[in-house]
Parts: sequence; structure tokens; C-alpha cells
Amino acid sequence: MDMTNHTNLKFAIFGVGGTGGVIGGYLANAGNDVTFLARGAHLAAMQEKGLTIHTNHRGDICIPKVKALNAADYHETPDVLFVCVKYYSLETAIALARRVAGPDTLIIPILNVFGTGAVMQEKLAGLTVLDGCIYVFAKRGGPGIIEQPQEILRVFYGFRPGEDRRLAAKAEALEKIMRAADIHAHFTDDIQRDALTKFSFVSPMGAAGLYFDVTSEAFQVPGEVRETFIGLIKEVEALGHAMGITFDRDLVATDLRLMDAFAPGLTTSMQRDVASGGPSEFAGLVSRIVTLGQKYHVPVPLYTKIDTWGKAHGLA
Ligand SMILES: NC(=O)C1=CN([C@@H]2O[C@H](COP(=O)(O)OP(=O)(O)OC[C@H]3O[C@@H](n4cnc5c(N)ncnc54)[C@H](OP(=O)(O)O)[C@@H]3O)[C@@H](O)[C@H]2O)C=CC1
Ligand SMILES: CC(C)(CO)C(=O)C(=O)O
Repeated sequence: MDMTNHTNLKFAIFGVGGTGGVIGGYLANAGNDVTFLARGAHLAAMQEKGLTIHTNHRGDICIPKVKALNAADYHETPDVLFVCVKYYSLETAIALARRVAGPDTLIIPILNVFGTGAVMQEKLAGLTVLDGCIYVFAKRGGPGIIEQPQEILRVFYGFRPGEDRRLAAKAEALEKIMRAADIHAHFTDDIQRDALTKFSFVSPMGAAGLYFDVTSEAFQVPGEVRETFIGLIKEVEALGHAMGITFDRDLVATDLRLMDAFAPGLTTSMQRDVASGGPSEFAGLVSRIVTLGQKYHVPVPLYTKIDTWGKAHGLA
């Protein structure tokens, strides 16, 4: 039984880009003990003048003094380690968790790639890795700056089936702390369902967005882009069913509702990474569905088409 006092949790945020900047920034702004683990000019700027989040819905959130360190210089044991790097940086997050996490640390990856928690847990025996996901639009502006142009901010996290729930009380307390910091947090009983539900939006939007080279408004009108988006959602849904996941809502209707409420010009973080010419999460967000389709004998023709196209264009 975990008997710790959960009112003052110590947070470490690994990766202070769009997601880590927002999660950590909101938590720090609400007075929580947050250490940002970053690097380069971004780290130097945070150490000098703190972190600013530019938002449209509540103006600038300025946290003039933050605890910011290079990950190698962090020697504490956090209560909660949020993993907010891209999938291609996951190994560094695993190495960090192995070094700093203790038996009472909740490790929560919020990556878009479904199944990241299980991948980490396999390499972090004896530690507690949950799964998580986040709905947010955010990216790094300049050094020390995060841009969050849309109000949406929801974080789901929870234990996978069969996982040791010894730290459940801490996970529950975390939900309250995050909500008090204006993050719509959900400590869910079915993180597989909720993470795949999120995935059923971001992966089809990213895959079709890349393939057709379009942004949100193209999905909002009848035509090939919207039809492809719908088809990809159905493939994820079929795969989920084959994996034993029961959804609590109609994924197509839910995802279309979300999409139709978006401002024009929005893209996924994967599209932005591809546009900037750097590495992307294509392997985790697109190719992986093809592999899972083969494993679970679920036909995924649209994913297969876009995966083949992406590989031919050097995306995987
Ligand atoms: N951005 C968004 O709106 C959303 C993103 N997601 C998902 O969240 C996950 C994280 O994405 P996002 O926050 O956008 O990613 P970003 O690229 O914006 O941020 C990741 C940050 O991690 C930093 N980083 C990587 N390795 C290290 C290291 N060794 N030491 C210190 N810092 C490091 C990067 O630094 P550097 O710049 O120096 O490389 C970067 O600042 C992804 O899976 C993404 O798909 C989900 C929902 C929305
Ligand atoms: C769904 C979306 C587009 C915003 O939460 C996202 O997850 C991303 O940009 O990666």
C-alpha cells in the first residue's frame, strides 16, 4: 500500500516542446514543483527568463522562474515523470527513467504512438509505466516560448489491464492536481480504449494530411480527403476490435465532430515534423498499423497504400 502524501507531487517533464511545455507550464503556473528537462538554447532561455506559453484563449501564461535542467544534471526522484518527447527519442526517455525513477514514481508517456507505455515498461522492470495521451495543439515558438493556439487540452492516462495498481492513489491525486492547473485530466480505467480513440483521430488526420498535403479545412468538406479520413478511422477501429478493445463511442462520428470544430489551417505534429524536414513519427503512426494489421489479420488497405507511398518518399 502506497502511504505517501499526494498533495505536493514532484514533477519532472522530459521534453519541453509542444506537449511538455504545456503540461509542465500549466502545472508550474499553478504552483506545483516542476523540473523541466530540456537542452540547448531553449534550456538556456528558460533558465534565464522562465517559460512563456502564448495562447489565444487566455493570453500569455508567463512563468518567470522555472526549474530547468539538462536531463544529465537531474538527480532527484520525481513522483511523476511525464515523457513528452517524440517516438524517435524514446530510448533517451527510457534511459532517463531507469536512472531517476523510483518505486513510487509514475512514469507517464503521452506520445501519439499507441502502445508506447508497454514498450517502455518492457525495458523498465520494477518501475511503473502507465499509458497516456493528450489532445492539444502546441509547438515550441522560440527559445523559452511555447505556442498553444487552440484551447483544447485533455490528458488521459491509466494502468493497462493486468498492471500493478499499487500507485493508483497517486494517479488519482494527480488527476485533481492537473485539473486544479486547468488541464482536463482523466485517470481512466480503460487507457487502451482511450489512447486508441485518440490515435484513431491523429493517425488518420496525419496520414491523410501528408498523403494529400492538406490541412484541417480540407477534411471538413465532402470529398476524397474526408472519405480517406473516414476509411482510415474504420481500419483503426477494426484493428482495435481484433485486439479486444471495446470502444464507448462511434469513432467516425466522434472524430468527424472534432475535426469539424477545428480552425482552418491546422496540421498534426507529424505533418509539421515532415514539413520541417526532420525525422517524424510516420513509422509509429502509419507503418505500425500495417504491421498490426498483419499480426491481427485485419485488412488495412488505406494504411497500406499510404505507408507504401510514405516509404517511397523517405518518410519511414
Ligand atoms: N505538439 C502537439 O500538438 C501534439 C503532440 N503530440 C504527441 O506528443 C509527443 C511529443 O510531441 P511534441 O511535444 O510535439 O514534440 P516536440 O518535438 O515539440 O518536443 C519534444 C522536445 O523534446 C526535446 N528532447 C528530445 N530529446 C531530448 C533530450 N535528450 N534532452 C532534452 N530534451 C530532449 C526536444 O528538444 P530539441 O528541440 O532540442 O530536439 C523537443 O523540445 C509526440 O508523440 C507527438 O505526436 C500529441 C498531441 C499534440
Ligand atoms: C490530434 C492532434 C492533431 C491535436 O491533439 C495531435 O495529436 C497532434 O497534433 O499530434
